[in-house]
Amino acid sequence: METELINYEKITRRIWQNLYKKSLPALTEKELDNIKSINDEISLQDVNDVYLPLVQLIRIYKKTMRDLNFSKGLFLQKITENQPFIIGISGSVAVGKSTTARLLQLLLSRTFKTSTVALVTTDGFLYPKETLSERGILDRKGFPESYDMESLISFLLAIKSGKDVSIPVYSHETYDILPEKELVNAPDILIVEGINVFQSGANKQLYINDFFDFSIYVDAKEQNIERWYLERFKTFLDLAKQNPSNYYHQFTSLPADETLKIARDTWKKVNLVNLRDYIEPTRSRAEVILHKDKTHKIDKIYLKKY
Ligand SMILES: Nc1ncnc2c1ncn2[C@@H]1O[C@H](COP(=O)(O)OP(=O)(O)O)[C@@H](O)[C@H]1O
Ligand SMILES: CC(C)(COP(=O)(O)O)[C@@H](O)C(=O)NCCC(=O)O
Repeated sequence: METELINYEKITRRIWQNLYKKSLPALTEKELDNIKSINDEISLQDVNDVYLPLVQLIRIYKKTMRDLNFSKGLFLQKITENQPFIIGISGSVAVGKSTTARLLQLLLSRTFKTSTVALVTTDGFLYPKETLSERGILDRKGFPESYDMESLISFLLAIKSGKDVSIPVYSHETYDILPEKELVNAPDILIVEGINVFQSGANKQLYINDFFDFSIYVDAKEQNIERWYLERFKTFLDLAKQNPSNYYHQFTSLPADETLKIARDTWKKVNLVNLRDYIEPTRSRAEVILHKDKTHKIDKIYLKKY
């Protein structure tokens, strides 16, 4: 990894945590409880040492973006509307993107008290199961061809121009797009999380990246991500036991070694191939790479130099 990241400043956790001048007040008990409710295993030390400096960095990017837009407006001699600040978060399936995104949403809402912070996952832009099936690509879920990238790009265009937009929602429970949509109310800050957020639309004219004012790639060793994927699969099975309409219910009557084999096969044939061929190659489009050790603790941070 090191040689490929020549345009990044590598920062150890110890150095990173000291870059932050503690200008945000410490988190309250209630806020700590909120963070725990996102994921009860999340390390509060990570929040203090890694995420609070990260929020500070995002504050710098946000101010720079606003100043640049203002100066562009002066140059063009026209009033420019305040554009929403968009953050993209990418990484493998099961690396912890949604956990990172929810934590960041909470910390940003606390930092920018008068701003609205919305979170969207690109799973909603997967084609419905029926379409994937008709196209014979059900086993390619998560690969570039399984997403309606043009809709995702139209959504980002609408958000950048300050509109309210309704978007489709994906459910891990039904393993499909839900019938009801979700309204995204013209936010001040939008976090977009998904394995494909550094990829392009089919016509390659626009990269999703073009909409981002800040971007993060969550990184870890393949064998650790596989373990997190298998553990999450087990959690999905536990949740599906009492619910026959849950996609994972079909596996709950099988012996444990068989379900483990199914999960391992899916990881190896689908998600690992996707990671190697389509997700990891986009890593160097991120401003910041957060690298996790085997316990989810962030041990290294890479910040783009140029
Ligand atoms: N910081 C963390 N601490 C502990 N467990 C975590 C952390 N981040 C993610 N996990 C666990 O790892 C698994 C994958 O995380 P998730 O956020 O669902 O990944 P993704 O959105 O990338 O698919 C989940 O079981 C989640 O509970
Ligand atoms: C819906 C997904 C493509 C998105 O992944 P996420 O990062 O949200 O976990 C993925 O969870 C998925 O369903 N992959 C296909 C193979 C599988 O069942 O894991």
